[in-house]
Parts: sequence; C-alpha cells; structure tokens
Amino acid sequence: MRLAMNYQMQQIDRKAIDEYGIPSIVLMENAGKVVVDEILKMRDQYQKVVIVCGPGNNGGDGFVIARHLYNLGVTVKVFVVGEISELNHDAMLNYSILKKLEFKIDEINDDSSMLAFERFLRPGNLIVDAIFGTGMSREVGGIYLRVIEAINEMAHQVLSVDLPSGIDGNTGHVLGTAIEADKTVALVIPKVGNILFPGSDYNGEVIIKGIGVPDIIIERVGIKYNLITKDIIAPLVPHRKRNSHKGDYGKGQIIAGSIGMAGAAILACRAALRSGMGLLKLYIPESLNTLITTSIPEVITVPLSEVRRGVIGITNFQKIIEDCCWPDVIAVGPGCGVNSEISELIKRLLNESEVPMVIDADGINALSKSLHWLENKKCPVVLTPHVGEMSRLTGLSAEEINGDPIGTAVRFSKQWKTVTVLKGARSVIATPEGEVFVNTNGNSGMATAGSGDVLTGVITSMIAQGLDPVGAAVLGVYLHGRAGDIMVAERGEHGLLAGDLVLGLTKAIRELVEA
Ligand SMILES: NC(=O)C1=CN([C@@H]2O[C@H](COP(=O)(O)OP(=O)(O)OC[C@H]3O[C@@H](n4cnc5c(N)ncnc54)[C@H](OP(=O)(O)O)[C@@H]3O)[C@@H](O)[C@H]2O)[C@@H](O)CC1
Ligand SMILES: [K+]
Repeated sequence: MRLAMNYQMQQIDRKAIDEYGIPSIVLMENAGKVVVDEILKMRDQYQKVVIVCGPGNNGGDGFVIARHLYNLGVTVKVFVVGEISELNHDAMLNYSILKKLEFKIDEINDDSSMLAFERFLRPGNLIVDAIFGTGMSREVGGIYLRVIEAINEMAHQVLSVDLPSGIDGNTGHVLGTAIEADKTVALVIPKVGNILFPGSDYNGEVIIKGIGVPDIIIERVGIKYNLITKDIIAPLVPHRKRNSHKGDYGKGQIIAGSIGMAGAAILACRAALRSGMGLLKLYIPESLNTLITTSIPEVITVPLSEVRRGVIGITNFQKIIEDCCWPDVIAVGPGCGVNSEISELIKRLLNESEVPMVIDADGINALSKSLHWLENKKCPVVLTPHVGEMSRLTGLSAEEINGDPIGTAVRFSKQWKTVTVLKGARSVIATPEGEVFVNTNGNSGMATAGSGDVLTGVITSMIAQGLDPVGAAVLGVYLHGRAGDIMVAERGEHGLLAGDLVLGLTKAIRELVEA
C-alpha cells in the first residue's frame, strides 16, 4: 500500500476532482461516512459524540460526521475552533446544512467559550478531532493550542480524522503540540505522519479507509513510499514444490563469528535455515568450529586459520574469494569483531564477487571507514544498519537520523547504490532508485542482542531462495517483525531472546503460506 506525504495527498485529491470529475463534496461525504462507520463500532463506549472542527476540509469531514450521526439518532455536539466565517468552501457548505437542521454549533475563540467547551470533555463523551489533517502548515498556536491541550488533558476517548491534529503528515513530527488519539481513521491511504514516530504514538490505532478514489489516480501520482502490508508480502514468499531437493532452495555463504561472538554466527545461520535456505556454508575462525558444529549441525562449516586467536587470517581470503562463485548470496559481518582483517576481506569481496552481498554489524563498521569501496562493487549490496551504525556510515547524529529516517535511508541508497535497511521501531528499506518500504510490525521485545543477526539470516535466506535483494529485504524485515509479534504474544515482551525470533520465523512463514 502506498504511503503519502501531504502534498501527494493533495495531488490525489486534485486529480480526482479536476481530471476525473469526482466532486470534492462527494469525497468529503464519503470521508465523513467511513469515519461514522468506525464511530458506530464503538457505540457501547460513549453516550455523546463531541465533534471539534477546524477551518479546512478536515473540519468539513467533521460536519458530515455530525449529520450522519444525528440521522442515526446519536447525540452530537459540534464546535468550531476559531471563526465560523473563516470556514473554507466545502466546510461552510456542510456547516450550512447542519444549521438548517437546527444544530447549535459553538465557536471556541475566547476564554468563556473555552470554558464552555471544556465542560464537554468528560467521561462518556467521544471527542472527534476534525481540527487539522493534511493541511497542517505550521506550528500550532493560539486557541488551537489551547483546545488541543485541553483535549489531551481532559478527554477520555478521542478519535482523529485522517491525522491527529498537530502531527505533520509529511514526517510524523509534532508541530508544537498534537492530539493524543486512541484511534485515527486515515483516509484514502496512510500518511507518513500516521506511521512514523513520534506521530505513531499520537495516532493510537490506525484504521485505513478508502473514500472512493480509484487506485489508478493514486498510482498516477507516482508515490515511491510504500507501507509493508500483506498484499506486498504474500507474493514474495518462496514457493516450495513437492518434487524438490535442497539445491532448489539456494546456497548461502555466511562469514561471521569471532571469540566471544560465536552466538551471532549461530543465530544468523539458524535464521537462514529456518526461513528455508537449502544449503549453508559458514566461514568461521577454526577455534569456533567445535562449538558451532555442535550447536547447529545442519550448517556446513569452513574452519579458517587465525591470524590471532579467534580472528580469521588474511591468508584465507583467497579461499573465500575462490569459493564465492559457489553460493547465491554472501553475508558478512555478524559477530566478526572490528579488525583490519575483516575490512580487507569486505574490500576484496566487493571488488571481486558478483553474487549479492548482505553486510551487517561489524561488516558495516568496517565499511563505514571506507565507504568509497562501494564504488567498485561488482555485486548488489544490502546493508542493514541500526541507527548507531547509520550514524557511523553517514556522520549524522542519531537525532538527525531519527528525525528523518526515510530521507536518510534514501539519500544513502541513492549515493552508494545499495539496498539499505535502516532498522528501528519502524524499519525503512530504501532502494537506489528512491523506492521506500516502511515496516510497522514488531515490538520493543525485539530490541535485544542478536535480533539483527536473525534479520541478516532471513534476508540472506530469501536472496538464496531467488528473491531480488529488495524483495528479500522487504520480506525479511516483515517476517522478522512478525516473528517477534508471534513470540511476544506467547511469552511477553520482557524476556524475548533473539533465539525465540528464530522459532517465531517458522510460524510467521507458515502463517503467510496458509493464508
Ligand atoms: N481535499 C479533498 O478533497 C478532501 C480532503 N479531505 C479532508 O481534508 C483534509 C485536508 O483538508 P485541507 O487541505 O483543507 O487542510 P486541513 O487539514 O483541513 O487544514 C487546513 C486549514 O487549517 C489551517 N491551518 C493549517 N495549519 C494551521 C495552524 N498551525 N494553525 C492554524 N491554522 C492552521 C489552514 O490555514 P492556512 O494554512 O491556509 O492559513 C487551513 O485553513 C484531509 O486531511 C481530509 O481530512 C476529505 O474530506 C476528502 C476530500
Ligand atoms: K484531525
């Protein structure tokens, strides 16, 4: 599903209205009706609905909602923040209909009207926030700020129309203050502000509802951002034929592990095999061989001589490079440690190998000192940095990256021609062409050691099974998050281990296959 910024939503509206002749008032009517459907589903949770309207079309949606609820016999009260005379055309039209129905509509524009409004912010009243949507253009101030803060302080249940007022639909940033909604009905397609943090915390549950805009109009706007949903994921899951053998499910090569970090190698391998890879070779320092083969007998280990205890020596590189025509994919980095040997190996693999490469963890750290190596790469590269690693790659602060995760990932991918998986509570996958996929599943239990190694294993596995690097990254991130959700539902968030995610993976894949 596409994910829009405000201006793209406005382009969709304009195309629907001007080029396809769908009157704006019809779109507003549809918008109001789909929100009413959601309000009716909550019927046992309120006695009265209090609708707070702003000056634009978001407010216009609010008036439509009021009319339909009134028709259905629900007790409704309507407020306009600011001056009724400043309502825009369509909002004014719907306001006028309400007036003809002898609705009493009050303005909130001074201390006494503010006090009168606050009396409605009590238990039993559902507050509908129709103040601002995709037209938010600046920081909230004045009477708007007072209204939003009063709602946050006193209201018991709030439903936002399209976006919580005060959230920037382009970024998810809070423009001064914002409504803390329990539920948000996002219209047509979700906006970035419905999905990214901190906005996501203000949206509550997000419900996406169409309002009769044909898909072709949305496609013609050329949006490059996507929300990862099952409709994108389902076709990516590798098919398993009854009459098949392990060679049909790909061969992978993982270079991982060092003394003290053998677990990273084990987790990446388990995740790769548990998500369906046919054959896997793990290249490890020889002193880890016994430990690894006893922990995970299904993997073929290639023990390599060490330059010093637990670190693969440079003399092995020729063997790894010669072997690199064997697999369908190479992953390098989990638990390798930061050392000049691994840096040299990555440089040579980038220069000489033509199979797709997944670079994670210490591989990323090695690369961050010499990003220009990417200029000479012969293979597609997937990088999977978390915010700290992205900071090392770009020189940006964590705050700057968190403030613009999509922009950061897109700029990096375009500059270095990589598929970039910027991991976080909303992982962002960006392609060199500027396409973006945002993932929303997963939970805070997954913020645990080894979680990234599992993701590397899944993405590597999906490339081995024939997916292109972008598809593998998208499916891998989704499955990883879903595995976390499944396991947390069973065990709770606090004690989730990365190893649990490996178990969850099989369940997440099965869920998709059986759907
Ligand atoms: N277009 C369509 O066909 C459809 C749109 N739909 C609905 O419309 C919504 C978008 O409507 P919209 O474009 O009118 O913008 P909206 O969010 O109502 O606010 C704009 C108003 O707020 C004002 N304003 C902004 N920031 C402010 C601030 N900080 N403090 C004070 N004022 C501020 C701004 O003033 P201005 O910037 O012009 O000075 C302007 O007056 C969309 O989210 C969806 O709900 C649906 O009905 C389906 C059909
Ligand atoms: K709103």
